[in-house]
Amino acid sequence: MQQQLVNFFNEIEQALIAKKPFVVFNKPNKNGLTLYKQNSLELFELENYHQKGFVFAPFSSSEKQLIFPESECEKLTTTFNFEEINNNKQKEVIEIISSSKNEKEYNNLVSDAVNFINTTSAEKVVVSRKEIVSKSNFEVIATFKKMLNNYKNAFVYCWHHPKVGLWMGASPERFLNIENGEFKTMSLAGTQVYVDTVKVNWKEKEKEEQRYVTDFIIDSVSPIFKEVKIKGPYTVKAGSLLHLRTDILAKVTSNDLIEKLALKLHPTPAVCGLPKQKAKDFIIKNEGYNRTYYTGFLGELNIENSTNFYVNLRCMQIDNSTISIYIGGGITKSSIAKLEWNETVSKAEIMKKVL
Ligand SMILES: C=C(O[C@@H]1C=C(C(=O)O)C=C[C@H]1O)C(=O)O
Repeated sequence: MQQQLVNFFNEIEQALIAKKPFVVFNKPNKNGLTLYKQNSLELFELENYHQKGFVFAPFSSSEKQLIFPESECEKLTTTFNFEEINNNKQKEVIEIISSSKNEKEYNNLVSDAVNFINTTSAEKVVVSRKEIVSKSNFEVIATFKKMLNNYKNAFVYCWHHPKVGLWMGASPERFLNIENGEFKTMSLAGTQVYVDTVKVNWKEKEKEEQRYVTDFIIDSVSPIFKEVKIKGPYTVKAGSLLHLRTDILAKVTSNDLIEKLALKLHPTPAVCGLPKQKAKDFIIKNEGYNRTYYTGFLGELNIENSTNFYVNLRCMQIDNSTISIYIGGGITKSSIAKLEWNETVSKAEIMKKVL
């Protein structure tokens, strides 16, 4: 490993030992790591979207929107080759300790969601669960390296604040990108297991649940932009899964759009549902656990004139040897409970592969 990279990982190690706030990440299809190490232990709340730094925002307002302000951080970057960080860490057998809902309870949650859709004007609701697994001697850096290697086209991150906890993830989903006068987001929904090819057929249920997301995004951003362009839907691979994706783009003429866009879009029907508030109320009332930062968003705000947020998906929260894995899926009137459960099992597998 090059000396620069050794030093970079030492910096992360030091931050972990000293229990300091930090975030380290690699953007999709890149091989450049960025580390923000906050100088103090203070927990900074995001005050407005003119600030500069790394944002960590929750699903709902039960938690605070946080920022590591650029001015309070030491920032380091490095490039790397994937071979250099391939530490051949062996997959270990992981024991599931509990799930916020077991299979039967999750199937009931899906049935309740289908009933909710059938008896109200709701079109979609995304339900989820939290699975807790145990692993003695959890190694943060080795796991992070494995995540980088396994999920090259994801936003791979490790975020820590002693007052909040340690989160890691490999998100396949862009939330909001403003860069070089262009706005970009995506509608990502519909899931199937990858078997050898990305040339697959999608059932009407998946096409419909993804279309809801695309339509919601277009409706939300159309009043803001002169022209909105779309590309897709097309199939993308995320680890061992496939999703349907549509890219949504527009030219940006004002500098003052980030807050407006974030408020309008978050949480999108990819992770919440439609209509937004009804689905959110259903989730908070029925899921039976608090999502906190899962299905929130995270990323750089106003750094080098660009903002790059991702949805906090395929993520886990680590508390010593206890690892909480967060997984969910979109429910429509055509959902079949057993298949929805299987989808969460496949999504959990992706995270367990790096443990
Ligand atoms: C909610 C999650 O994923 C979201 C739901 C998807 C689906 O329902 O098919 C697909 C991608 C994500 O937008 C998750 O992975 O936990």
